[in-house]
Amino acid sequence: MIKIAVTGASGRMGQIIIEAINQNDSVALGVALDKSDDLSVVLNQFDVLIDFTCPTATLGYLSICAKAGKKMVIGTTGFNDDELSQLTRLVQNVSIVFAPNMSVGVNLTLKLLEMAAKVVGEDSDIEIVETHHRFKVDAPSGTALKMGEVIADTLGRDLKMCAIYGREGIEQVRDKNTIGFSTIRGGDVVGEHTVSFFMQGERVEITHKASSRMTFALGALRAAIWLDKAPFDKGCVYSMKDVLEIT
Ligand SMILES: NC(=O)C1=CN([C@@H]2O[C@H](COP(=O)(O)OP(=O)(O)OC[C@H]3O[C@@H](n4cnc5c(N)ncnc54)[C@H](OP(=O)(O)O)[C@@H]3O)[C@@H](O)[C@H]2O)C=CC1
Ligand SMILES: O=C(O)C1=N[C@H](C(=O)O)C[C@H](O)C1
Repeated sequence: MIKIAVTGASGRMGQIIIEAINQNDSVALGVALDKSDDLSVVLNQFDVLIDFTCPTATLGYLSICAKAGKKMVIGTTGFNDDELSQLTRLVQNVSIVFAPNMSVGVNLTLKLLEMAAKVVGEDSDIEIVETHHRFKVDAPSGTALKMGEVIADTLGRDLKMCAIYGREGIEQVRDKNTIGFSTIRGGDVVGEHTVSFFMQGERVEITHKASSRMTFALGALRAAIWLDKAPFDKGCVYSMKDVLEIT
């Protein structure tokens, strides 16, 4: 039986991950932690930690897990460049699964985007629109950024150089090599992403809509079970592509 620790236990994702653990016979809840709890005193109570919190909290937990050699599944989004470098530095003694979206559907969508970008990317104006609930604090979503990164990588572009985050006022005519991002926040939307490839006379739209957070929770649990069995490669940052064996 794999024992799982859950941080951010009272958060939207934390609560549903605990529900998913309680419904799965091959895992058990080792410990559930909130902001005020000290991870370093419960290290003997779990095998893999699942973390959906915020970047500063994630880095704190990773620092403790790295010293103890405890594997982590990280779903937190909203890391800035400096925080991402810190994450990479910390992962020296552990393996982690790190993915902005743990749903099977989104990770399939990433593969479809790679295919679409290969076929029509150079001839398209590419726009990514994401919609989430009113409580989401980071923008664009980690998933939208990952989608942009997959498309940019496929087209040999650097997302940092070609991303446009919103438009206002009088601007230049759209540059074909850019990838546009638009963010909508409202109500209780779990998470929706549409990537449009606008061409002359037609457009291709690829959409993913999550209707329940359970899809992310089940993905996180699948990642934890996979990671527990994965060979202990120090410093390995796995993605859901590895977990789902998407090639
Ligand atoms: N990869 C994926 O598939 C998905 C990723 N996410 C990401 O997961 C993260 C959490 O989302 P969600 O559950 O909706 O957010 P919530 O705000 O509902 O939950 C966040 C949790 O983290 C805790 N927390 C906040 N700050 C700290 C801190 N400094 N130390 C310890 N704990 C802290 C909060 O505690 P408190 O309430 O006490 O502040 C809360 O329990 C976000 O980054 C989101 O984008 C979300 C869904 C899917
Ligand atoms: O905060 C959320 O809710 C979600 N966050 C992730 C992201 O930033 O992409 C994944 C999902 O869309 C829900």
